[in-house]
Formats: sequence, structure tokens, C-alpha cells
Amino acid sequence: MSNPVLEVSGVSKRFGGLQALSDVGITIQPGQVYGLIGPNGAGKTTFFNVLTGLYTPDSGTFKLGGATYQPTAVHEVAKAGIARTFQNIRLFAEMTALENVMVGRHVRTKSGLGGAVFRTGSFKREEREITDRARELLDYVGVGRYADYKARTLSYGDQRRLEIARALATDPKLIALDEPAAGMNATEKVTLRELINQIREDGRTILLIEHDVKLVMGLCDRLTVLDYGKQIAEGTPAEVQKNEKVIEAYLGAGHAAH
Ligand SMILES: Nc1ncnc2c1ncn2[C@@H]1O[C@H](COP(=O)(O)OP(=O)(O)OP(=O)(O)O)[C@@H](O)[C@H]1O
Repeated sequence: MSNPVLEVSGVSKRFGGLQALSDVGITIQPGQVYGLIGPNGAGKTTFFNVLTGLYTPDSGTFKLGGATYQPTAVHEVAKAGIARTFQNIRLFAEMTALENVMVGRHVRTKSGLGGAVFRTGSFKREEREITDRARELLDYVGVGRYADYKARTLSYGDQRRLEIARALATDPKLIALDEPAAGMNATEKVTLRELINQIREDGRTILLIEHDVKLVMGLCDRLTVLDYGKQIAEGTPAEVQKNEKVIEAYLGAGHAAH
């Protein structure tokens, strides 16, 4: 059997007096869409930030494709093979859609700075390959016609798709999507669901934070539910939906239901 794509265990993170994550662990197998859900403030974003090197955890072990990695810096995590999108879109607003995706691809280039300065043959060839691949990815996520538009001029839904294209450009082992459906209308959500399914069919592995429970239940193979930084359930959507603690966390007093 092949190694899990991601194996994380014992992750804890404290902010002052607040235990944002307590001993959280997840295992994601190749080709799975894995969901991370929970009420507001449950610790989902904190977990993503730890996983991708934005926050230093107090404890935890991390393995990607069977190899240990230390999420100490964002670029190291990208190199190791995790690409992510953000809840609050983080594109280069004044750059074109195409350039945004090319930036993602540069994580994997070989020529480096010397090649760029002297514009060596291999550098030019690589640039052409990067441009072609970026165009392909824009078409793949459905925003190819906006390749030369500045990112900020794209609709909200299209910017989210562009972020996914940029993440895919790094050829990640794992793609982590932070609330990809936020701010999308019903039609956009249907196309997003098709896109995520397509990405999975093309052999990628996906970790997903999402508030839209219907979308999560329809897409995910397995999921983890966090509440106040603790993992209260793990399993298939059908198992999780029946779990008493989950029902309580979503419907109980003191929480806004999502
Ligand atoms: N940088 C930080 N400094 C201090 N506290 C933080 C920080 N980041 C998150 N927290 C706190 O940690 C807890 C978990 O927050 P987090 O954003 O991870 O939750 P979430 O599940 O992603 O919530 P939401 O669904 O609202 O996005 C919250 O109480 C939050 O206020």
C-alpha cells in the first residue's frame, strides 16, 4: 500500500490563554478529498496555518508522502509539496491572471536567478514552458479568457478559481483549500464542486475547510470535526452526520450554526 499523502498527529497550539488546537491529528490517503469543519473559532484556520508554516505549533509531527517535514516556513512547505488557497483571497492584484499562475509555477523552476539575469537558452525555454502550463491551468479552472486581465478585475468567484490554478501550478502533493465557496452564489458553487471533483479525478489529494455543510458532505471522502480546538469526530460524511457531539456542537447553545 502507498503511504498516506498527509499524516499529522499531536498538533497543539496555544495563543496566550487560549488553547486553539489540542492534540489534533489527521491522515489523508492518496486521491481523497478530506474535509475539516467546525463552528466559528473551532481552530480550522489555525490548523491550516500550522500545516502550511504560517504558525509554529507547540507540538506535532508532520509527514508528507511518508517523509517527515517541518512546517517552519511557508516556502519550505510549498517546496515540500503543499499548496494552499486563503479564506481572504491573496492574489497579486495588479498582476494579470496569467502572471499570478506563473508565480506559482516558479516554485518548481530550475534555472534560478542566474538564468533570469543572463536570459540563458534554458531559462527562455523554461519561461515558455511556464507560460504554456499557466495558460493550460487557467483554462482548466475556467478562467482562460481572463488570462491578460489584472487579477483584481475578476469576479470574486473567478478570483477563487484563479487561486486554485496558482496552487495547482506548484504541482502539489496536497492542495489545501480554505473556504473555496465563500462568497459564491449557488451556480458558482455547482461549478466549484465540479472543479474539485475534476481535480480529484486527475489524481490530486485535497484538504478542504468549508462552511457550506452540503458542499462538504457531497464532496468529502472523510472529514474531521473540530470544536474549541478539539477533534470531536472523524469519519465518512454519513458517520459524522450521525455523531451526537457534532450535532451538539452545531446546534448547541453558544455557537452560530453554519
Ligand atoms: N493569531 C492569533 N492570535 C490569537 N488568537 C488567535 C489567532 N488566530 C486564531 N486565534 C484564535 O484561535 C481560535 C481559533 O480560530 P480559527 O481562526 O482557527 O478558527 P476557525 O475554525 O478557522 O474559525 P472561522 O470558522 O471563524 O474561520 C479563535 O478563538 C481565534 O480567536
